[in-house]
Amino acid sequence: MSRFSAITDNPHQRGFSQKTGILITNLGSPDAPTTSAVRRYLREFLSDPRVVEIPRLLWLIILHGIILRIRPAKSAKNYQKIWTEQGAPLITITQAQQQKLQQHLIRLGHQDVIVEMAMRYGNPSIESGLTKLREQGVTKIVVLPLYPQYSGATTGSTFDAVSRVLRSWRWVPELHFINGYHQQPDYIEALANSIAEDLTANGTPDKLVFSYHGTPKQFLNWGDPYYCFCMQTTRLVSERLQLPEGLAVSTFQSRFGKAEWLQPYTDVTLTEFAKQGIDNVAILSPAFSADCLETLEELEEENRETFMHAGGKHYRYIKALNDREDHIAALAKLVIPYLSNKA
Ligand SMILES: C=CC1=C(C)c2cc3[nH]c(cc4nc(cc5[nH]c(cc1n2)c(C)c5CCC(=O)O)C(CCC(=O)O)=C4C)c(C)c3C=C
Ligand SMILES: [Fe+2]
Ligand SMILES: [Fe+2]
Repeated sequence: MSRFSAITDNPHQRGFSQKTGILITNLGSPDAPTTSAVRRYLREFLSDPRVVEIPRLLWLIILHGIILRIRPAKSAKNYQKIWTEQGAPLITITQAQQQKLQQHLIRLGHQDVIVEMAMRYGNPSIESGLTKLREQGVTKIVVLPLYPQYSGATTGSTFDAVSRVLRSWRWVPELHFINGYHQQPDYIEALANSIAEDLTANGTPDKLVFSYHGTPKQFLNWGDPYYCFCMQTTRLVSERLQLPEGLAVSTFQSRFGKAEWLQPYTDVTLTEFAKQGIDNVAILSPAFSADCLETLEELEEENRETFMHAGGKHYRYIKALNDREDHIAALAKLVIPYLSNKA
């Protein structure tokens, strides 16, 4: 038995295959909104050294001794609030993105392209996604993590997972890894469209808050470009929409643990706004390509409550780009350069 895996039927015929596989990925959700499933998911997620970079032994003691005993029950309650009949929103929306991207590429004449989806933590795993592509005979794979703004914690970690799988394959495919698209014109356009639709329907708020998922501040000091890429996305969308000076602000949400995270914090900013009489805000989260726990529970519910409680009057959440046509078209533009066959 060899340590390297392969599909053994017709390997020579596969050598002439023109099929390209596209693997879109996102972070992942637990299999169920229960304490035990959330504990399993958080164990995998929070054991990733790309996500938590404190000395290993110390972290494992904290993780297993404290966090995995307390957080799963609390998180499971939050997941129950957003769970649908089809399952976790992040997974079902990514499935819709997969299907729509597949159809979009076929409409553009790319008949030999197969789109699959996978999650970095939980299911369907990166390994299952890559294996599905291999079983369908692809010899070239484009990996597109759906994180517009690169961070080592997300995109970097996805690269680790992909390479861990591929290093066990006998026949490593031609591989393209798209490491971000925070400034891609079509992504900026899709964000601008979704904001413009909201402003037309609901009027201009006092503040338009671009709330990005945070990271520990140390990651920035250590060279992670995520913070700068978030700022760039906000600037490009503001320029595209010609927003009045001072309307757009960038903030960071989803703090975890005691260390300092990227600032300004979303919840603190919303409280300050309300106290200053800035009582009409619209909020969006451009780092999430699909609605998930962090938007549906934290932004739509928790932060709304924070703002209203502090005296705010009007709070509205602008949905993630999800499976909007202009979003799917932007994703297609990202992969198309890699679809042409070798001469
Ligand atoms: C502990 C450190 C964390 C870092 C660093 C981090 C970075 C980061 N995460 C996303 C995207 C998502 N995170 C989501 C959930 C989530 N994130 C953390 C922690 C860190 N994230 C936790 C513990 C959780 C789980 C939920 C909870 O217990 O509160 C999600 C949603 C998942 C879902 O099922 O809906 C996404 C998406 C980005 C983009 C990012 C840094 C750039
Ligand atoms: Fe996160
Ligand atoms: Fe959160």
